[in-house]
Amino acid sequence: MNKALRKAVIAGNWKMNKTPAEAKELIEGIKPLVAGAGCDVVVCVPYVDLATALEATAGTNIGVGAENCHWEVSGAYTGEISANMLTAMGVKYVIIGHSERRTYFGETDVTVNKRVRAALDSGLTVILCVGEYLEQREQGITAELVAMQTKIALQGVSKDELSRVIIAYEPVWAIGTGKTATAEQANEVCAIIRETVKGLYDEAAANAMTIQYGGSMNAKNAAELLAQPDVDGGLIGGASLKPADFAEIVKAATQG
Ligand SMILES: O=C(CO)COP(=O)(O)O
Repeated sequence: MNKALRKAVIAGNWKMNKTPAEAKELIEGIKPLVAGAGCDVVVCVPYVDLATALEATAGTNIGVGAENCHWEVSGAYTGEISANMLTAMGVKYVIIGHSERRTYFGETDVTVNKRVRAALDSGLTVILCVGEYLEQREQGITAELVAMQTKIALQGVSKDELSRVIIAYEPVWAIGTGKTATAEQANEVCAIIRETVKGLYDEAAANAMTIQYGGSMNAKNAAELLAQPDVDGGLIGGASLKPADFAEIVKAATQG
């Protein structure tokens, strides 16, 4: 499948970091370093930083995303934010199904699917996260697991809507641990996800799908990971909080 046909996307996932004032400072640091990047650049930030991030990135090549959204448009869901609220602000992207949501906040494949549907209905581009725990890798069920996560998350998603879906393969054991998947491991699972998309839709859909790797990607290892034929970008945690490191990864994606 032809990697050159796909859009490389480097997205930062800030997780629960940065106050609005700190967010402004970080974006001001990133902006000049990624201007003119040859790939799409996105920062996914805490809800309270969205307004600041939108203002600070206006007129630049940096897209802004949230880190989650609810599946209903409105209602009695204390503490939740709807996809429509995000689009009303001008937000373009949303991460759905991050392993930290699944692990600490009870997200299931079914609620992930509901959130994906709501996000697409409101016009957002979804960064859908899938990935296995270490025990699952050791059991040899990584392929089945990511295929299942992908299939359930994409239930009811049309082929046309896939142009607004990015899939991020994030092995849970590599997140925040400094333990990166090898380039071969990352590519192998990204290819399995692509095959799954092919099975659900068709070859053209699979070929067009941007599939990122995430999990301790940094300025040093990004080039090798991003050069893999089925790795089309990265979802970056820790390194996205450091402008020079994030910019280095963006540069590697441009070349990969
Ligand atoms: O979870 C991640 C991105 O969503 C990866 O986090 P780290 O890059 O900090 O390992």
